[in-house]
Amino acid sequence: MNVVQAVREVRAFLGSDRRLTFALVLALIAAATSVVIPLLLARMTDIIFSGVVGTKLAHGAGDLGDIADRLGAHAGVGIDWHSLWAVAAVVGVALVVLTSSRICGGLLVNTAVQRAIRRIRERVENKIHRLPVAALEGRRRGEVLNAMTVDVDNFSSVIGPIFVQLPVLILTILAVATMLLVISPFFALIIFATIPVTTVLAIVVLRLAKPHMERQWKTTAAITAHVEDVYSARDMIAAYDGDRQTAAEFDELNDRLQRAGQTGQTWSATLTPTLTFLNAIVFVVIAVLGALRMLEGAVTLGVLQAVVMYAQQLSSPISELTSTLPRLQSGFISFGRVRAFLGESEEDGPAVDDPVVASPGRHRMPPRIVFDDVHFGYDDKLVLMGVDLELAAGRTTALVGATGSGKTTITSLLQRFVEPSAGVITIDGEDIADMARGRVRAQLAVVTQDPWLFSGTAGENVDFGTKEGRVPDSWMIDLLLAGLPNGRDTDVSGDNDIISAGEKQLLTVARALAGDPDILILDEATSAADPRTELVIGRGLEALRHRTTTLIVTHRYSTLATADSIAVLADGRIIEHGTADELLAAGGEFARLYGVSPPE
Ligand SMILES: Nc1ncnc2c1ncn2[C@@H]1O[C@H](COP(=O)(O)OP(=O)(O)OP(=O)(O)O)[C@@H](O)[C@H]1O
Repeated sequence: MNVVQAVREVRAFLGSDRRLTFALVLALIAAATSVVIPLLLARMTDIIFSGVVGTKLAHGAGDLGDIADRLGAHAGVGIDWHSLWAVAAVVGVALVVLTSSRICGGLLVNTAVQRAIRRIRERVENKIHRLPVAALEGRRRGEVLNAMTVDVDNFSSVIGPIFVQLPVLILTILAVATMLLVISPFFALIIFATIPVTTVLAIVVLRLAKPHMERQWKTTAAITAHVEDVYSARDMIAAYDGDRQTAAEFDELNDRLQRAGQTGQTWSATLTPTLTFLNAIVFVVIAVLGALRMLEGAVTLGVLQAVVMYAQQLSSPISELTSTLPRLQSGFISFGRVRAFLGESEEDGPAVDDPVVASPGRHRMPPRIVFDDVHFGYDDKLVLMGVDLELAAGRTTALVGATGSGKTTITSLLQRFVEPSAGVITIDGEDIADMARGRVRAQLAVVTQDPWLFSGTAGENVDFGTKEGRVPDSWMIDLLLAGLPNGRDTDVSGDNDIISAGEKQLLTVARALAGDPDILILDEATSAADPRTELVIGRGLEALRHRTTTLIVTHRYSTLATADSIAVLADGRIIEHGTADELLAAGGEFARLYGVSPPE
């Protein structure tokens, strides 16, 4: 991506902000003023020089008098105070304009940049909610975290330079170059001689630094992901004495990051000192040739002073430009990463900004759910090959099957985390593929085998499950929460296991019940609970029974025995369906799994 194309893409990505336009105008005013000031100062120097020399010069001072005359000093003519004060006043105004436009421009850029960063973070956050759940499954959390923080920060650090500094630097260079050509083409050409060298140097350095910068940001993301992985699996790593292995992985990444950063920075760091060296040579040449040409009367002292000031004004934006370019390059790499993340395909809802789905309230009927010849596979691996399953309204259906047979996949399909490759799933006769995802999920509450809790109290975690317009049976929730050490006030942490796995399950069941759902999915929801806790959970669910259509995924005989019917999944299909007694009597797959002695 070249710089111009990248700048265009960033502009299109961020849209317009009037603050940045104002800041650009102010920066241009400041640049124009700073270009005029050396001319004014040159005029002041010439007035003072000619006045002082003219006063002291005797008439007929020979060659020296001729030189002084060509430099504007006339024997007997003193300082033109009127002109001097007039020019000094203009210089004063120019300095005030310069300073105030720089201050106001800086403030505007800062506000605009902070707002732009905020908007980008919002887009990344919204994106996370719009990504298909299945797409997040294979992703390392740390990499998403990195896109949200490091890449956004790095990209945002170049927004100001792109929109304001870069155009101002380029225009300043052009304006100063024009001024130099106007006041002294001779010195202008000497100064311009360095520009091809600078340009070639900058291009070479940027090319050499680019792959290292790309590696630097990629490795930064990998390090964030590594730290996240290690942090969340801290206990497992300690239990398996895996610290050495994870430390070695970290060292390897850290080395790679250091090498990439070091090499990239080394190339960038050579640029500015080389340019300073070139400028120093130019200043020596100007000083020597300037003095000679002044003695010849070819330039005035004021013009020479202006040339030196312009040479300075030209060299500082050029070195600023060359030091900005590697920064821009690095920012563009992060921009590419953020944009790639934001460009990933989304689900067609729901998102945080989707309208809230209205609830039918208490006067509702539990729905009838039908899976009709549903096929599904992950990539090339077929998991479901024609599932026909009915979840009767207001009834509890247990789904059993061997490990990896596709039970959780069936619950994912019902939640529209993934879509069937063939067949339909209906809720009360309506194909869920035609319903907004928000509408499907608003009816559901799910308890998975891997409970998710956020840091806070048990009560706050339960309240998270409430749905608008639904009034759950609070006695039931209180009953479940009574099983926790401090009831509703029990501290819960999202990262650390400060409550037991069984207590977590109690809590997530209570959260599901808090939504008073039409459809309840319990996927191994009681796998960690002891028989007494399972009984408590069972009582809680009993209250929901006839208001809710429930799907229980379980291997436990005691849990599935409480269901109204049992469906057996094998080879991608439902091969048996009936009550526990019927299935045992039929002597099929279910009887084979549980018939001999119920696994308790
Ligand atoms: N995101 C995924 N990508 C690829 N394959 C997957 C994915 N999720 C599940 N699978 C595979 O699909 C198959 C069915 O998985 P699923 O989790 O539905 O089984 P399950 O019956 O719920 O198993 P268990 O009883 O162990 O919970 C498994 O072989 C699993 O490895």
